Amino acid sequence: MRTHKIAAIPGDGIGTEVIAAGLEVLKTAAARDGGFTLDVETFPWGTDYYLEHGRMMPEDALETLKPFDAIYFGSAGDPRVPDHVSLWGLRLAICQPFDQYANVRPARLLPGIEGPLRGVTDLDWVIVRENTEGEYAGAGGRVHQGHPEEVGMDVAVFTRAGVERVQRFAFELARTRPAKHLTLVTKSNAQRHGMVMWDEVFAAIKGDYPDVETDKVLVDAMTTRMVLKPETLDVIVATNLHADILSDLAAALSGSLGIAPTANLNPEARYPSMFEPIHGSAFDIMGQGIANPVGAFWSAVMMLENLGEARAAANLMQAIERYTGAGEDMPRDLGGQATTKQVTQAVIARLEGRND
Ligand SMILES: NC(=O)c1ccc[n+]([C@@H]2O[C@H](COP(=O)([O-])OP(=O)(O)OC[C@H]3O[C@@H](n4cnc5c(N)ncnc54)[C@H](O)[C@@H]3O)[C@@H](O)[C@H]2O)c1
Ligand SMILES: O=C(O)C[C@@H](O)C(=O)O
Ligand SMILES: [K+]
Ligand SMILES: [Mn+2]
Repeated sequence: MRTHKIAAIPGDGIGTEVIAAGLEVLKTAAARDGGFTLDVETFPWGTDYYLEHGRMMPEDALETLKPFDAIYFGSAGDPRVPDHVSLWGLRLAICQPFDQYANVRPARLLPGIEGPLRGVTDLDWVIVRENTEGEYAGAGGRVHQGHPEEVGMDVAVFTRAGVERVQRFAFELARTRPAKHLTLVTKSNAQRHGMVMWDEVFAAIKGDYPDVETDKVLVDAMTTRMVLKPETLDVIVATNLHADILSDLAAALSGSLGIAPTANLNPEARYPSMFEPIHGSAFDIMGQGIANPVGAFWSAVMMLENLGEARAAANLMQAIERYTGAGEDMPRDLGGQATTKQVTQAVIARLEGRND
């Protein structure tokens, strides 16, 4: 029997609610499969931990996490602490040192879910977000704080090596999909240094992937293309910040932020990869038991794929799609009244082969 060691970090807000639901679903998925077990350890890191210890996670957290096969993450962010403190102290404090440079964000219209775009039934994208550089490199600072001459800087840092590896990852991913199409998104008209380097690297390597069709779009125009011509997009590669923004839009266009999954991958597997819904703590609904757990479930699918459990991953995705396609009550973000618990039970029932 194969065993996979999973570190669960539910974090803050609805992160705790959807990860609890996701762990229940994963337990059922493993039992149903019969070929593996998940050895899950849950770490109570996040804002409560911060308020007690002055840091979002312990000093030796990375050493603790390193031996795990995967990390299953909820969200970092709580109204009691500034957002930049929680994000940099937890999510980014794991993604960056574990070199999870490829952030894969699929967006697809699931069965039974109607997106907001009139007449659009065909929306199937994967956004590849560069996950270590750009405005997230951590370069910058503030001087003369509180004075009229104060300066605040977040410097976008791009390295040729960092750009090339994520673009090659996106090409390889595009290759595996039927449309074999990759769109490069930059802003190389206004940002004339790093973004121009992104364009140049893309032009230099695309010849290595003659089977992949490519095009490029400026990020502002990309927003309209996503809305007006969604069928012309397949795989999309963009910077850390641009892809962060575009992926929330993609999630909304595929129904709701509550269903969108992501994998923070260290493709070489030198460090554990991390799987999380793309949404955050959802201050407006936390503690009410109404968060949509589908993003956390779909992220669990991506985690099972990464662990080599393709059959269990496919079964879980099918269970999710059977639920969304069944015309049952949906969670509130999709226009229904179903609670997190009800959605979880509905997906578990499909996994167990009931309610087909
Ligand atoms: N990866 C992360 O850890 C991560 C991601 C995004 C935001 N955050 C943090 O979360 C906090 C809140 O951020 P925000 O408001 O910009 O974004 P958010 O994703 O938390 O919420 C945006 C909106 O989407 C809704 N929503 C999100 N997920 C949902 C779900 N599963 N079911 C139903 N509705 C859902 C929320 O109710 C809210 O109206 C901030 O502290 C932010 O830094 C963390
Ligand atoms: O940008 C971030 O890292 C936080 C959040 O918006 C996310 O998408 O993970
Ligand atoms: K998240
Ligand atoms: Mn985001």
